[in-house]
Amino acid sequence: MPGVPPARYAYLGPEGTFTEQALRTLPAAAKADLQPCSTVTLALDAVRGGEADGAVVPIENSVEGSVPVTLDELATGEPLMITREMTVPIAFSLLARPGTSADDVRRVATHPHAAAQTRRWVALHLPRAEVVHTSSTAQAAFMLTREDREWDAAISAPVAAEHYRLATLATGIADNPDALTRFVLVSRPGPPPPPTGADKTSLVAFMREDHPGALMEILEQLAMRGVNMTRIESRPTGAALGNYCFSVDCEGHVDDARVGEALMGLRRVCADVRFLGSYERHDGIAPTIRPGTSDREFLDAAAWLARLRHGS
Ligand SMILES: O=C(O)C(=O)Cc1ccccc1
Repeated sequence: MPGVPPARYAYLGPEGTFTEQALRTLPAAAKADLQPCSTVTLALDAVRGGEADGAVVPIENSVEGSVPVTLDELATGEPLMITREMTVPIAFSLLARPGTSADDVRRVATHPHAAAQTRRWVALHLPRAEVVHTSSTAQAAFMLTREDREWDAAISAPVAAEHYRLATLATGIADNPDALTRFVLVSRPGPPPPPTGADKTSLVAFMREDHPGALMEILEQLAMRGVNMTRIESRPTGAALGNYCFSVDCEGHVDDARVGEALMGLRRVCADVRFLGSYERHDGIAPTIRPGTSDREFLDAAAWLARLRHGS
Protein backbone atom coordinates (compact mmCIF):
# COMPACT_ATOMS: atom_id res chain seq x y z
CA MET A 1 0.00 0.00 0.00
CA PRO A 2 1.49 3.38 -0.89
CA GLY A 3 2.44 5.53 2.11
CA VAL A 4 1.00 8.96 2.86
CA PRO A 5 2.78 11.50 0.63
CA PRO A 6 4.80 14.10 2.56
CA ALA A 7 3.12 17.46 3.18
CA ARG A 8 4.18 20.17 0.74
CA TYR A 9 4.99 23.61 2.17
CA ALA A 10 5.71 26.69 0.06
CA TYR A 11 7.63 29.54 1.69
CA LEU A 12 9.26 32.88 0.93
CA GLY A 13 12.67 31.75 -0.31
CA PRO A 14 15.28 31.13 -1.54
CA GLU A 15 16.91 28.83 1.03
CA GLY A 16 18.27 30.72 4.02
CA THR A 17 15.40 33.15 4.68
CA PHE A 18 13.99 33.82 8.12
CA THR A 19 10.73 32.43 6.74
CA GLU A 20 12.45 29.07 6.13
CA GLN A 21 13.60 29.10 9.76
CA ALA A 22 10.02 29.80 10.85
CA LEU A 23 8.77 26.92 8.69
CA ARG A 24 11.37 24.56 10.18
CA THR A 25 9.93 25.16 13.66
CA LEU A 26 6.90 23.09 12.55
CA PRO A 27 7.36 19.45 13.56
CA ALA A 28 5.82 18.36 10.23
CA ALA A 29 8.47 20.26 8.25
CA ALA A 30 11.16 17.65 9.00
CA LYS A 31 9.55 15.14 6.60
CA ALA A 32 7.86 17.65 4.30
CA ASP A 33 8.59 18.73 0.75
CA LEU A 34 9.71 22.38 1.17
CA GLN A 35 9.17 24.63 -1.85
CA PRO A 36 11.02 28.00 -1.84
CA CYS A 37 9.12 30.73 -3.76
CA SER A 38 10.53 34.07 -4.85
CA THR A 39 7.59 36.13 -3.51
CA VAL A 40 4.82 35.95 -0.90
CA THR A 41 2.28 36.06 -3.75
CA LEU A 42 3.78 32.98 -5.44
CA ALA A 43 3.94 31.07 -2.13
CA LEU A 44 0.25 31.77 -1.46
CA ASP A 45 -0.72 31.01 -5.08
CA ALA A 46 0.99 27.60 -4.71
CA VAL A 47 -1.54 26.86 -1.94
CA ARG A 48 -4.46 28.31 -3.91
CA GLY A 49 -3.48 26.23 -6.95
CA GLY A 50 -3.06 23.01 -4.93
CA GLU A 51 0.70 22.64 -5.61
CA ALA A 52 1.33 23.10 -1.88
CA ASP A 53 -0.71 22.10 1.17
CA GLY A 54 0.40 25.16 3.15
CA ALA A 55 2.61 28.23 2.89
CA VAL A 56 4.64 30.07 5.51
CA VAL A 57 4.95 33.82 4.97
CA PRO A 58 6.02 36.79 7.13
CA ILE A 59 3.09 38.95 8.31
CA GLU A 60 4.27 41.44 10.94
CA ASN A 61 7.31 42.86 12.66
CA SER A 62 7.34 44.51 16.06
CA VAL A 63 9.47 47.42 14.76
CA GLU A 64 8.49 47.89 11.12
CA GLY A 65 4.83 46.82 11.32
CA SER A 66 2.93 44.60 8.94
CA VAL A 67 4.06 43.06 5.67
CA PRO A 68 1.54 44.74 3.34
CA VAL A 69 1.72 42.15 0.56
CA THR A 70 0.72 39.40 3.00
CA LEU A 71 -2.23 41.38 4.43
CA ASP A 72 -3.43 42.29 0.93
CA GLU A 73 -3.07 38.77 -0.46
CA LEU A 74 -5.08 37.36 2.46
CA ALA A 75 -7.77 40.06 2.13
CA THR A 76 -8.40 39.48 -1.58
CA GLY A 77 -8.51 36.73 -4.20
CA GLU A 78 -9.28 33.07 -3.60
CA PRO A 79 -9.83 32.74 0.20
CA LEU A 80 -7.09 31.27 2.39
CA MET A 81 -6.94 30.51 6.10
CA ILE A 82 -4.29 31.01 8.77
CA THR A 83 -3.89 27.83 10.82
CA ARG A 84 -0.82 28.68 12.86
CA GLU A 85 1.50 31.55 13.77
CA MET A 86 5.12 31.47 14.87
CA THR A 87 7.96 33.84 15.68
CA VAL A 88 11.69 33.26 15.28
CA PRO A 89 14.53 35.29 16.81
CA ILE A 90 15.79 37.62 14.10
CA ALA A 91 19.50 38.45 14.03
CA PHE A 92 21.02 40.18 11.01
CA SER A 93 24.54 39.74 9.60
CA LEU A 94 26.38 41.69 6.93
CA LEU A 95 27.55 39.17 4.31
CA ALA A 96 29.86 39.63 1.32
CA ARG A 97 32.01 37.56 -1.06
CA PRO A 98 35.20 36.37 0.64
CA GLY A 99 37.91 39.03 0.28
CA THR A 100 35.49 41.98 0.47
CA SER A 101 36.02 44.46 3.29
CA ALA A 102 33.40 46.83 4.74
CA ASP A 103 35.23 49.73 3.01
CA ASP A 104 34.49 48.11 -0.39
CA VAL A 105 30.74 48.11 0.17
CA ARG A 106 29.07 50.67 -2.11
CA ARG A 107 25.69 48.94 -2.44
CA VAL A 108 24.09 46.69 0.14
CA ALA A 109 20.92 44.69 -0.54
CA THR A 110 18.23 43.26 1.71
CA HIS A 111 14.49 42.85 2.27
CA PRO A 112 12.72 46.18 3.08
CA HIS A 113 11.90 45.01 6.63
CA ALA A 114 15.52 44.12 7.29
CA ALA A 115 16.61 47.49 5.84
CA ALA A 116 14.25 49.26 8.25
CA GLN A 117 15.62 47.30 11.20
CA THR A 118 19.29 48.01 10.42
CA ARG A 119 18.92 51.63 9.24
CA ARG A 120 20.91 53.18 12.07
CA TRP A 121 23.68 50.55 11.93
CA VAL A 122 24.08 51.08 8.16
CA ALA A 123 24.13 54.90 8.58
CA LEU A 124 26.89 54.54 11.18
CA HIS A 125 29.05 51.80 9.63
CA LEU A 126 28.35 52.08 5.88
CA PRO A 127 27.52 55.81 5.55
CA ARG A 128 28.36 55.90 1.84
CA ALA A 129 26.51 52.73 0.90
CA GLU A 130 23.29 52.73 -1.10
CA VAL A 131 20.63 50.32 0.20
CA VAL A 132 18.85 48.21 -2.42
CA HIS A 133 15.64 46.28 -1.67
CA THR A 134 15.22 42.62 -2.61
CA SER A 135 12.35 40.15 -2.34
CA SER A 136 14.03 38.46 0.66
CA THR A 137 17.22 38.67 2.70
CA ALA A 138 18.42 35.34 1.25
CA GLN A 139 17.81 36.56 -2.31
CA ALA A 140 20.22 39.43 -1.58
CA ALA A 141 22.82 36.87 -0.39
CA PHE A 142 22.21 34.46 -3.28
CA MET A 143 22.74 37.20 -5.89
CA LEU A 144 26.23 37.82 -4.48
CA THR A 145 27.24 34.37 -5.81
CA ARG A 146 26.45 35.39 -9.39
CA GLU A 147 28.71 37.06 -11.95
CA ASP A 148 26.04 39.65 -12.78
CA ARG A 149 25.67 40.75 -9.13
CA GLU A 150 24.64 44.38 -8.66
CA TRP A 151 25.65 44.87 -5.03
CA ASP A 152 28.64 44.19 -2.80
CA ALA A 153 27.00 42.99 0.40
CA ALA A 154 23.77 41.57 1.79
CA ILE A 155 22.03 41.94 5.13
CA SER A 156 20.76 38.44 5.80
CA ALA A 157 20.21 35.73 8.38
CA PRO A 158 23.52 34.32 9.71
CA VAL A 159 22.64 30.91 8.13
CA ALA A 160 22.74 32.46 4.65
CA ALA A 161 26.54 32.72 4.96
CA GLU A 162 26.90 28.90 4.94
CA HIS A 163 24.22 28.41 2.29
CA TYR A 164 25.94 30.73 -0.19
CA ARG A 165 29.58 30.39 1.01
CA LEU A 166 29.84 34.06 1.92
CA ALA A 167 32.05 35.84 4.44
CA THR A 168 30.46 37.43 7.51
CA LEU A 169 31.64 41.05 7.85
CA ALA A 170 29.52 41.85 10.92
CA THR A 171 26.96 40.10 13.12
CA GLY A 172 24.14 41.31 15.36
CA ILE A 173 23.57 44.48 13.34
CA ALA A 174 19.87 45.02 14.19
CA ASP A 175 19.13 48.45 15.69
CA ASN A 176 16.69 46.80 18.11
CA PRO A 177 17.93 43.31 19.04
CA ASP A 178 14.57 42.43 20.65
CA ALA A 179 12.47 42.95 17.51
CA LEU A 180 10.15 40.04 16.75
CA THR A 181 8.79 38.95 13.39
CA ARG A 182 5.58 36.97 13.20
CA PHE A 183 5.03 34.40 10.46
CA VAL A 184 1.84 32.53 9.57
CA LEU A 185 1.09 29.11 8.14
CA VAL A 186 -1.66 29.50 5.55
CA SER A 187 -3.81 26.71 4.09
CA ARG A 188 -6.88 26.35 1.91
CA PRO A 189 -10.09 27.02 3.90
CA GLY A 190 -11.29 24.19 6.13
CA PRO A 191 -12.32 23.60 9.74
CA PRO A 192 -10.13 25.73 12.04
CA PRO A 193 -7.80 23.95 14.47
CA PRO A 194 -9.58 23.22 17.80
CA PRO A 195 -9.44 25.87 20.55
CA THR A 196 -6.42 25.68 22.86
CA GLY A 197 -7.53 28.35 25.36
CA ALA A 198 -4.88 30.78 24.06
CA ASP A 199 -6.05 31.53 20.53
CA LYS A 200 -6.29 34.38 18.12
CA THR A 201 -8.83 35.08 15.37
CA SER A 202 -8.01 37.07 12.24
CA LEU A 203 -10.52 38.73 9.94
CA VAL A 204 -10.91 41.47 7.36
CA ALA A 205 -13.92 43.79 7.65
CA PHE A 206 -15.09 45.73 4.58
CA MET A 207 -17.13 48.87 5.34
CA ARG A 208 -20.60 49.29 3.79
CA GLU A 209 -20.09 52.89 2.72
CA ASP A 210 -18.06 55.78 4.10
CA HIS A 211 -20.01 57.44 6.94
CA PRO A 212 -19.30 59.02 10.32
CA GLY A 213 -18.53 56.37 12.91
CA ALA A 214 -18.05 53.52 10.42
CA LEU A 215 -14.89 52.31 12.15
CA MET A 216 -16.53 52.77 15.56
CA GLU A 217 -19.39 50.47 14.47
CA ILE A 218 -16.87 47.78 13.66
CA LEU A 219 -15.00 48.22 16.94
CA GLU A 220 -18.28 48.26 18.85
CA GLN A 221 -19.12 44.73 17.68
CA LEU A 222 -15.94 43.47 19.32
CA ALA A 223 -15.94 45.73 22.39
CA MET A 224 -19.52 44.99 23.46
CA ARG A 225 -18.76 41.23 23.50
CA GLY A 226 -15.54 41.68 25.46
CA VAL A 227 -13.31 40.69 22.51
CA ASN A 228 -9.84 42.22 22.84
CA MET A 229 -8.06 43.25 19.65
CA THR A 230 -4.33 42.59 19.26
CA ARG A 231 -3.92 44.41 15.93
CA ILE A 232 -6.01 46.59 13.62
CA GLU A 233 -4.96 48.41 10.50
CA SER A 234 -6.64 49.87 7.51
CA ARG A 235 -5.64 48.80 4.02
CA PRO A 236 -6.86 50.31 0.76
CA THR A 237 -9.22 47.89 -1.03
CA GLY A 238 -7.87 49.01 -4.39
CA ALA A 239 -11.41 49.80 -5.62
CA ALA A 240 -11.09 53.60 -5.33
CA LEU A 241 -9.11 56.24 -3.49
CA GLY A 242 -10.41 56.45 0.10
CA ASN A 243 -11.90 52.93 0.02
CA TYR A 244 -10.51 50.91 2.94
CA CYS A 245 -10.93 47.60 4.68
CA PHE A 246 -9.81 46.79 8.23
CA SER A 247 -7.46 43.94 8.97
CA VAL A 248 -8.06 42.78 12.55
CA ASP A 249 -6.54 40.22 14.93
CA CYS A 250 -8.40 39.60 18.17
CA GLU A 251 -8.12 37.31 21.15
CA GLY A 252 -10.17 34.12 21.22
CA HIS A 253 -11.38 31.36 18.92
CA VAL A 254 -14.34 31.31 16.51
CA ASP A 255 -15.75 28.53 18.76
CA ASP A 256 -15.86 30.98 21.71
CA ALA A 257 -19.37 32.41 22.06
CA ARG A 258 -18.16 36.01 22.38
CA VAL A 259 -16.03 35.75 19.21
CA GLY A 260 -18.84 34.01 17.29
CA GLU A 261 -21.34 36.69 18.37
CA ALA A 262 -18.89 39.47 17.39
CA LEU A 263 -18.43 37.87 13.96
CA MET A 264 -22.22 37.73 13.51
CA GLY A 265 -22.44 41.40 14.53
CA LEU A 266 -19.76 42.33 12.00
CA ARG A 267 -21.55 40.34 9.34
CA ARG A 268 -24.66 42.47 9.97
CA VAL A 269 -22.94 45.90 9.90
CA CYS A 270 -20.26 45.35 7.24
CA ALA A 271 -20.50 44.98 3.48
CA ASP A 272 -18.38 41.84 3.82
CA VAL A 273 -16.35 40.01 6.46
CA ARG A 274 -13.57 37.64 5.53
CA PHE A 275 -12.78 35.13 8.27
CA LEU A 276 -9.02 34.42 8.11
CA GLY A 277 -8.88 31.73 10.79
CA SER A 278 -8.56 30.92 14.49
CA TYR A 279 -5.23 29.54 15.63
CA GLU A 280 -3.06 29.11 18.71
CA ARG A 281 -1.16 32.22 19.84
CA HIS A 282 2.62 32.00 19.51
CA ASP A 283 3.09 33.29 23.08
CA GLY A 284 0.47 31.08 24.77
CA ILE A 285 -1.16 34.07 26.50
CA ALA A 286 -4.78 33.27 27.43
CA PRO A 287 -7.36 36.09 27.17
CA THR A 288 -8.93 37.72 30.21
CA ILE A 289 -12.66 36.98 30.04
CA ARG A 290 -14.63 40.03 31.17
CA PRO A 291 -17.72 39.55 33.33
CA GLY A 292 -20.77 38.68 31.21
CA THR A 293 -18.81 37.42 28.19
CA SER A 294 -18.00 33.79 29.06
CA ASP A 295 -19.43 30.90 27.00
CA ARG A 296 -21.62 29.94 29.97
CA GLU A 297 -23.13 33.43 30.19
CA PHE A 298 -23.85 33.59 26.45
CA LEU A 299 -25.47 30.11 26.63
CA ASP A 300 -27.48 31.09 29.68
CA ALA A 301 -28.76 34.24 27.92
CA ALA A 302 -29.72 32.25 24.80
CA ALA A 303 -31.56 29.65 26.93
CA TRP A 304 -33.39 32.46 28.76
CA LEU A 305 -34.51 34.01 25.44
CA ALA A 306 -35.73 30.60 24.22
CA ARG A 307 -37.79 30.24 27.41
CA LEU A 308 -39.31 33.71 26.86
CA ARG A 309 -40.23 32.80 23.29
CA HIS A 310 -41.82 29.53 24.31
CA GLY A 311 -43.59 31.06 27.30
CA SER A 312 -42.02 28.51 29.66
O1 LIG B 1 13.70 37.97 3.81
C1 LIG B 1 13.60 37.09 4.66
O2 LIG B 1 14.53 36.38 5.08
C2 LIG B 1 12.29 36.87 5.24
O3 LIG B 1 11.97 35.78 5.66
C3 LIG B 1 11.40 38.07 5.42
C4 LIG B 1 11.91 38.83 6.60
C5 LIG B 1 12.71 39.93 6.42
C6 LIG B 1 13.20 40.61 7.55
C7 LIG B 1 12.89 40.17 8.80
C8 LIG B 1 12.10 39.04 8.96
C9 LIG B 1 11.61 38.37 7.85
